[in-house]
Amino acid sequence: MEVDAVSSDVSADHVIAELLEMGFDFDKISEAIGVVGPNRADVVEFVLNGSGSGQRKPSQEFGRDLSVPSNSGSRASDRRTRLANPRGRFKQSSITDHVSSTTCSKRESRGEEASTSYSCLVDSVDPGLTAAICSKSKPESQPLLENPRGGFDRSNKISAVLRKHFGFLSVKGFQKEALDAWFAHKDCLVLAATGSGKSLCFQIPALLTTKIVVVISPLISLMHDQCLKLAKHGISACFLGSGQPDNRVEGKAMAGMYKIVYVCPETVLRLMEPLKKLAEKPGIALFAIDEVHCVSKWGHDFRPDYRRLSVLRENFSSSNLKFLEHDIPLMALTATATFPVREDIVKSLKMSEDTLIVLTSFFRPNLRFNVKHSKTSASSYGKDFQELTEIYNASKNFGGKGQKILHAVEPDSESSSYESLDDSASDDDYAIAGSTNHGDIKRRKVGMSLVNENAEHELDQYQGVDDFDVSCGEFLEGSRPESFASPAQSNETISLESLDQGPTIIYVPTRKETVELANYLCKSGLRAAAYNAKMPRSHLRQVHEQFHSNVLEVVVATIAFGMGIDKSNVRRIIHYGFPQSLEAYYQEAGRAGRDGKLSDCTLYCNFLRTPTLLPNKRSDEQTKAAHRMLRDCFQYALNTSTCRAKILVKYFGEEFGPDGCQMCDICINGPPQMHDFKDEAVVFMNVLRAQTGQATEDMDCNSMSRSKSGRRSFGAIPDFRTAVSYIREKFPRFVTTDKIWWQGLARILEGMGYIQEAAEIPRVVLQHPEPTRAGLNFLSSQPDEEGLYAYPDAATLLLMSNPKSFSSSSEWGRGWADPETRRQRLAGRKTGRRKRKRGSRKQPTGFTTAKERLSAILSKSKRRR
Ligand SMILES: Nc1ncnc2c1ncn2[C@@H]1O[C@H](COP(=O)(O)OP(=O)(O)OP(=O)(O)O)[C@@H](O)[C@H]1O
Ligand SMILES: [Mg+2]
Repeated sequence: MEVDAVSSDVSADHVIAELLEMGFDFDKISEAIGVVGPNRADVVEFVLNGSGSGQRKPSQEFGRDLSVPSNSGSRASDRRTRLANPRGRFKQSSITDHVSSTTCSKRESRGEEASTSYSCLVDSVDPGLTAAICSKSKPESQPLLENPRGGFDRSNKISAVLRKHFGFLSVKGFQKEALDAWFAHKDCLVLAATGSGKSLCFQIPALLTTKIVVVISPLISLMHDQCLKLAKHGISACFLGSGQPDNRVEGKAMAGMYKIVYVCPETVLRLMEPLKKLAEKPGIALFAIDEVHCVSKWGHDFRPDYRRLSVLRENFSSSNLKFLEHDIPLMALTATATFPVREDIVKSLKMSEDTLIVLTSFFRPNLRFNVKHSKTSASSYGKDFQELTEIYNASKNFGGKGQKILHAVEPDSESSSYESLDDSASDDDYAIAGSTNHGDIKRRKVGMSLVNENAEHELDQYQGVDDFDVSCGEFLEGSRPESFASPAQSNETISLESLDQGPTIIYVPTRKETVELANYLCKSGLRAAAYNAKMPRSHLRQVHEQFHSNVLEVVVATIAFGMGIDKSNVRRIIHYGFPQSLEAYYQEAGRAGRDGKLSDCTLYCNFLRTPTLLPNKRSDEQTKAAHRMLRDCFQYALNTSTCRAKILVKYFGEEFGPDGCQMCDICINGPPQMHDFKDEAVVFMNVLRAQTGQATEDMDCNSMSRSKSGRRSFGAIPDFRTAVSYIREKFPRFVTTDKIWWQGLARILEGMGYIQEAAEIPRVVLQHPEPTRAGLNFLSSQPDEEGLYAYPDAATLLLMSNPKSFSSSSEWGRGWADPETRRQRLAGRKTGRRKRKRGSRKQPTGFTTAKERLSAILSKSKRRR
């Protein structure tokens, strides 16, 4: 018996593989095998003639011929063709009209008219009828997973749909785990590297059942890209943004017309009741919450509406909806969630207690991380982007085709006004400045002014879900909206496909910089475009389009162009200026090398300038988190001794092992020579100790400066600036040292656990460092002969190699002068009016008394040495 069962499975496998190859639908093949057995001819007969239970023709059901007879079918497709905009633009708020009719013809040629007719005809029938068609014309078969008649095991089913729709041979380990959780009706949190293939975890279930998968996604651009890909893979999908709803698409989605429905969180909340109906018939297989780190306030991209998605668990449980056998599983996915964020996700979404956490390595072995010092201002563009412009321009010189585009854009051409343009998408309102030929002059002008008018010298922030000028759209199997036609087919555009280098994304912190740098690159002959959230939606959509179709060489963007972008051949990600967090950095770096090929992720930043840009609107809590995140970025950049990839994955809680990636600048160049910091450390920590009022070495420095209530008593907070100033005044050998040097030392001592930040809200650099118990022990027990060796950080190294240039008053900061000037000023304060005026001011906190204590400590310490 067992042998029979096995051989029957094998032959069934064989038949299913053969028929899939022939283009038959997996659901139908398996149903047919369940009824007539694994005989190829019988199965084909069953599928084609529809003699089984699931093959009722819609026309027979409704007394109306809906089975794509030649006339009505062509009318439907004609109608769609007419609706399609000949220029390939989306209509405002809906892209339904741009769906091509290829589905019908493709399916017809396979002899599948009857079974697929509803998808060809839905445009031509009223919503009520489409709902009826949807629920009655589709085979009444149970989801395959619940119907073991076919005799296939799970992995065979998965392999079959994977091969058929995506062309992949097998699922990855973590994808299988996520699918297993779904099979078991369990909630699941998938944490896997960028580009690892998380989308497949929720796309495959849609192909294994007759139920619908609902995906919650944070941006229209993201939903749009995914729908487009699914359509190409023969899977119908639609997206529903938060803008003006298109009742037609929404109605069809809620009637179960698309296998996968992408929705933004706001819309999910609005559609609760229709979703409940959908859950009843044809059923919801899964709620997938993509980019789920957006749920968490501690994440780098908090979206308040994501937090309200707990309604999914509350509403779609079997206790709430009696027709459900199991709770509809939640599958939450992200590539960038730290431990606290993960906890927050599970809690805020009210995921079940037995939620399966699918965790894979965050490591991206083909990404080569580098950090370079730069002023990151317009004056450094020439130096920093020379190599990039050479790479692209060289290939144009060789490629012939591209030579045409080596036009610099004259600054004068930035004259026309965007105001004068129609806000709807048009070919003219988009410019890749520096583009192809004389006919493009108008486009260049418009584009330059367009970007300038949208330039703001502030951080880009979340502007809402709708980053495109369309708010919903449908994509039927095999459809290809005209506006996304390959540029190679167009006379106006040039494809980069012949180039072996893929495109580059440059991330800059502010909107203004997107424009400035894009303009600079255009003038250097590159096809570049700016992208930030304040630009017109039509422009943003077209940048996406041109980027995906290899027309653009470089996109200069803020964080608005990040999450989920899946273009396989991005070869370089450049961050020009500090990102706001390492999560954001890793998320954006993850756009590179999704084809598995070596790609560069380079961070250019000013080692000597503390990153300060923070989001405008924020609570105290968010300020604290923002400073902490910036601090992590700063330390990542200044690191000189630990593999970059190791730091990054460790940030997400992953241990990397002893070896580094062997590719990053640190692994390649090795760490710098260690330096003995003992002399400076002793002086610095003694000053700090004196500032805290610590007179004797055996007292607990951490608690002494707090009152009984636990708050710090006034005047006892140590202060970094005061300490450095004091050292420079009292120790001639340190008179020319820069505060940046002392900041470097403070970081080293903090890393060793000898000092800690005393302020309630820590800033990016230490403001109020106080010695810890370990630090005090170090001060009291250090033997003379032992040094305090450590790797200097990148800022310290820079100062060591160029000791004088950074002691200027400008580098020293507002209100501070270089050491000599300051000395003279202080001396001047002892006499005259100025002295009297200043004398009436309060002395710096804790300084006067600390000064006396300090003298005593220092002279004691000198005597001991
Ligand atoms: N089993 C597989 N075999 C081969 N390639 C796969 C497999 N699964 C997914 N891929 C490919 O991996 C690429 C990245 O997939 P996807 O966009 O789902 O990544 P992601 O994990 O969601 O990344 P991100 O976190 O950046 O959104 C896709 O182009 C997809 O085709
Ligand atoms: Mg993704």
